[in-house]
Amino acid sequence: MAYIIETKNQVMTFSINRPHIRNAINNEVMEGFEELANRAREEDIRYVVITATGEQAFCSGGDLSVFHELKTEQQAWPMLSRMGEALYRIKTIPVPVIALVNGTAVGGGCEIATACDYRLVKSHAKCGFIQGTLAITSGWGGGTYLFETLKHDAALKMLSDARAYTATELFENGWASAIIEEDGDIEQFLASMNRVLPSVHRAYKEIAIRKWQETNLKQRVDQEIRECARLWAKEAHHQAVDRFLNKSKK
Ligand SMILES: CC[C@H](C(=O)O)C(=O)SCCNC(=O)CCNC(=O)[C@H](O)C(C)(C)COP(=O)(O)OP(=O)(O)OC[C@H]1O[C@@H](n2cnc3c(N)ncnc32)[C@H](O)[C@@H]1OP(=O)(O)O
Repeated sequence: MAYIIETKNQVMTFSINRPHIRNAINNEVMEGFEELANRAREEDIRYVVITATGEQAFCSGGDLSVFHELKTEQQAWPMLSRMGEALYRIKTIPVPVIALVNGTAVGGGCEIATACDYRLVKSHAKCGFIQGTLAITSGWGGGTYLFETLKHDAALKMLSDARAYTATELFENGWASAIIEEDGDIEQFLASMNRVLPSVHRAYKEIAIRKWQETNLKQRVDQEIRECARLWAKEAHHQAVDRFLNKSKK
């Protein structure tokens, strides 16, 4: 399976399970995120955790070996909007959603982590919105979510740098909620929260969800995705993807 969903002690954990390809997202993983968004609303849980198998990568974004076949704006839009919809439904799950960034998170992988409420980042992990190096923007809503998360200048800089940031840089610019040196650090982050009833956590998350609804967050995400689809069709993007895929063949 390209993903694993497990629930233990009222914590529903989703793991991307494609370590051989740095946990890149294909259609099967997208199905998994859609399943997660549904089950998290149906089951009595305290938190959702999104992570990945292995120590090297959290997620390397869209699976370029699959999605490079999408050439036109009309071909790219269905994939981008499908994952964009899944990510918005994950962002608005009515309990805290925690990204346990176990390794490299780039491109769409950084977007997935940014959609979460918290980002617990392993100290060796590097994360960045590298979409710019492929001559596109973020395309699953992550750019819109970043402007909701960081100070304006820090968000614009992280998107415009189009490079992977170190864990220290991610904590300094506010993207990382905490740096995880060892597993105990995760429990320490959750210790105070665990003393609070799930009903209180849900009530606080609903405040954020209402704000996002009142400020048309979903419509702003859709506009981001449309711009990504437009840039996707340009020759500069196709050439950049071909360079990556040909590099992998050497
Ligand atoms: C809207 C989102 C948007 C979209 O959907 O397109 C994006 O996500 S754009 C960004 C797409 N992602 C990337 O451009 C990242 C590509 N990958 C890398 O830069 C590196 O693999 C990295 C930094 C994640 C890890 O580097 P490392 O040296 O540790 O590993 P390798 O590069 O040797 O990769 C191992 C193996 O996996 C294949 N691979 C890695 N990432 C992807 C990917 N995103 N799509 C397809 N395949 C990927 C890589 O080709 C290697 O394959 P192998 O056959 O073993 O050579």
